[in-house]
Parts: sequence; C-alpha cells; structure tokens
Amino acid sequence: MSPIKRLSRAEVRSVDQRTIEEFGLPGVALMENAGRGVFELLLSLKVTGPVKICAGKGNNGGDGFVIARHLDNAGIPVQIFLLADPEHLTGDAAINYQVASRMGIPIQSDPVLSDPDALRTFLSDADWIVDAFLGTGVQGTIRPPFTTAIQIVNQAAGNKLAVDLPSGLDCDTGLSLGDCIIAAQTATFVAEKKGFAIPESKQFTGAVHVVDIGAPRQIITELLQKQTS
Ligand SMILES: NC(=O)C1=CN([C@@H]2O[C@H](COP(=O)(O)OP(=O)(O)OC[C@H]3O[C@@H](n4cnc5c(N)ncnc54)[C@H](O)[C@@H]3O)[C@@H](O)[C@H]2O)[C@H](O)CC1
Ligand SMILES: [K+]
Repeated sequence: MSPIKRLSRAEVRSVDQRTIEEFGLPGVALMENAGRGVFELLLSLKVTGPVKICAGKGNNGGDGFVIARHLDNAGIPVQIFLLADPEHLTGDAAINYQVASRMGIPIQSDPVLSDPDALRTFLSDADWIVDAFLGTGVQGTIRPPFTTAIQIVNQAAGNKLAVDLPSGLDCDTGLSLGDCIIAAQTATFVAEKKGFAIPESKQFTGAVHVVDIGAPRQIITELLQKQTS
C-alpha cells in the first residue's frame, strides 16, 4: 500500500495560494468543493438533522456556511452559530455567509460568547455538530472565547465532525493547542495533515476522510516530490 500522503500546515496553505494565484481558480470555488465534500460525507454518515454548524471568522467558518447551504438544499434541518461578528467576515467566507443568510438559514452570532448557555442550548438537540470554528489559520495556544466554545462543544451530546482539522489541533505536531475539539469524524482538505501521523492525534480527529477540493494535481505532486527529495 503506498504511504499516506501528508502535508504540513505551510504546504497545504500554499496549495490554496498557488491554485488561486498561479492557476487562476477563484478561492470560492475551492471553498465550494470543500463544503460540498463535507456535505457528501455527512450524507454517507446518514445525517438526519438537525445539524448544528459552529462557525468561526475565517475560511474554516466559510466552509461551514457552504455545508449549511447544501444541507438546507437537501431539506436537512441546519442552523449556524457564528463566533464572530458577521460584519467582520471577509472574502469567500463573507460571500457564503451572505448566501446562507439570504436563504433564511437560522444564524445566531455571539462574537465574544457573552452567553455560553445560548451555545449549550443551540447544541442540545443536535444530530451532528460541525466544527467549523478554526482550521489551518490557527497559530499558538487557543484564545478565548474559543477555549470556552470548544469545551462546550465537547460537552454536548451530538456526533462531532471537524472541518479540515479539529479546532485546537496543531496540524503539524498532532497535539492539542490547549483546548481541542474531540471529533468522531474529520473531513480534511487536499491531503492528510502531517500531525495526523502522530497516534495521539487520533483522540481528536476520529476517523479521517480526505476531501479533494479540485486543486491542480501538479501542485500536490510537486510538494510530495519535494518531501522525498
Ligand atoms: N487549500 C485548502 O486547504 C483550503 C482551505 N480552506 C479552509 O480555510 C481554512 C483556513 O482559513 P483561514 O481563514 O486561513 O483561517 P481559519 O479559518 O483556520 O482561522 C482564522 C481565524 O482564527 C483566528 N485564530 C488564529 N489563531 C488563533 C488562536 N490561537 N486562538 C483563537 N483564534 C485564533 C484568527 O484570528 C482568524 O480569525 C482551512 O482550514 C480550510 O477549512 C478553504 O475553504 C478551501 C481551500
Ligand atoms: K475545524
């Protein structure tokens, strides 16, 4: 069996950048493929809903908005909790927030988690909880209010699916950055992350699924060849 392809945080973020800058594919197309891939994984996991999307301020949250749109289109009940101010969303995440909002998908936002009980209530009837708080943009120890939000998600009963990586996992070391989502399933984009090779990461990732987001294969091949050279 060929060795599992794994990329570092810097490598996988370069895939995004090179796809957009060298090949000209808009980032929102990558986000669409990412979100669609997670939606299809949820279907394969026999999701019935309600699905609760926990979204952050960056493109990991943006993936969450795409996932919500496809679930809503499929008639599966879905709601979004945004741990950010919608006004502060930018780029592809802002685009997909706007679409989800205009579709009437219920969205509650609380940028500083002023009401933790509202998040507990939001999660209390979840079939699946989708962790779209933080992805490869994380650096350093997890900061409030994500520390409390991650703890509340971990205490909730629903099945957890992490988008790209469990929020709070260092994708290069495979270790927790203080607080980390404990997921049953992780849908990771482009390739497994370097840290997933560390056995300790399994307690956070659960079962890992690689989602192809349509980045040109040359970029990934070059990165993997550099690793072996
Ligand atoms: N090629 C790909 O893999 C694609 C990935 N996509 C998704 O994009 C995210 C990465 O998005 P980015 O906007 O760069 O960052 P995040 O959303 O992960 O987080 C940014 C957010 O987090 C805050 N933050 C940073 N460090 C900390 C910390 N220690 N504690 C708390 N908060 C922190 C920061 O302020 C930002 O607000 C990737 O994971 C994928 O999900 C694309 O959608 C498709 C292509
Ligand atoms: K995540």
